Amino acid sequence: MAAWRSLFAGAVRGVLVGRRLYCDRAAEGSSKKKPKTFPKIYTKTGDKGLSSTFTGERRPKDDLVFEALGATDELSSAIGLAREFGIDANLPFVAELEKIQCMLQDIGSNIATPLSSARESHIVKTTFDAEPVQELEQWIDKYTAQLPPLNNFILPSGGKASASLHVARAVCRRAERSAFKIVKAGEADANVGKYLNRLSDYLFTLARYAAKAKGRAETTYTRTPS
Ligand SMILES: Nc1ncnc2c1ncn2[C@@H]1O[C@H](COP(=O)(O)OP(=O)(O)OP(=O)(O)O)[C@@H](O)[C@H]1O
Repeated sequence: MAAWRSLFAGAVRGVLVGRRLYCDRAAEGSSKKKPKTFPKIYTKTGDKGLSSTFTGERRPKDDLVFEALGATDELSSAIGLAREFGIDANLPFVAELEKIQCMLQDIGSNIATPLSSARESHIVKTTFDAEPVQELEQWIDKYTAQLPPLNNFILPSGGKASASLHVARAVCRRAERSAFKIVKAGEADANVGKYLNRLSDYLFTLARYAAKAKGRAETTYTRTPS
């Protein structure tokens, strides 16, 4: 189970926690008091540098699958920080960022399920389809319509919410590079690559929107005279 704690996690952990609560309540009600146990986060199964895919393969931790999983995890963390700045600044896109973090969880599931070793039962649970890509495009268009045209390179700036969205955008591009290797090998859905490609455009647009919404200037590139 530890293998999936960070990816399929939501569901798996929910089930386990639910069962644990049930067991604890049952124990409370019974006359015999059982010592309380709790599931440990560490199994030590990864200590030798191997870990598991969702299909049950054991692969080295420097495998492209884990590289891409790690990159999407970093991306979700960066977006989480931007979302917190968005909450502090009372910006209207917080729910979108939360939905995107859930999508990244689904992307992780798809990446962790190499198609070459996936059974039909794995595929139905982890397919990543095209609808989320279209939703991102709608969001991009909505914010773009509220922004002045871009005439210069923008340097990451524009207040904490904006600058943190630029960090997330750059991390997103790394995640895209990692995921693309797996998509190219036919091991993950092409929509995963498309989503990450569109997501960096969304984060760029949102960074600009956040700066404008808070009345913060975006620093633009100026060539240093030689
Ligand atoms: N360093 C890593 N970077 C990205 N993904 C990883 C990494 N290590 C493991 N994973 C993936 O995340 C899942 C959960 O990680 P976890 O830490 O439970 O794995 P583990 O290292 O194999 O086990 P343990 O930490 O209990 O020794 C793994 O099954 C694997 O798919």
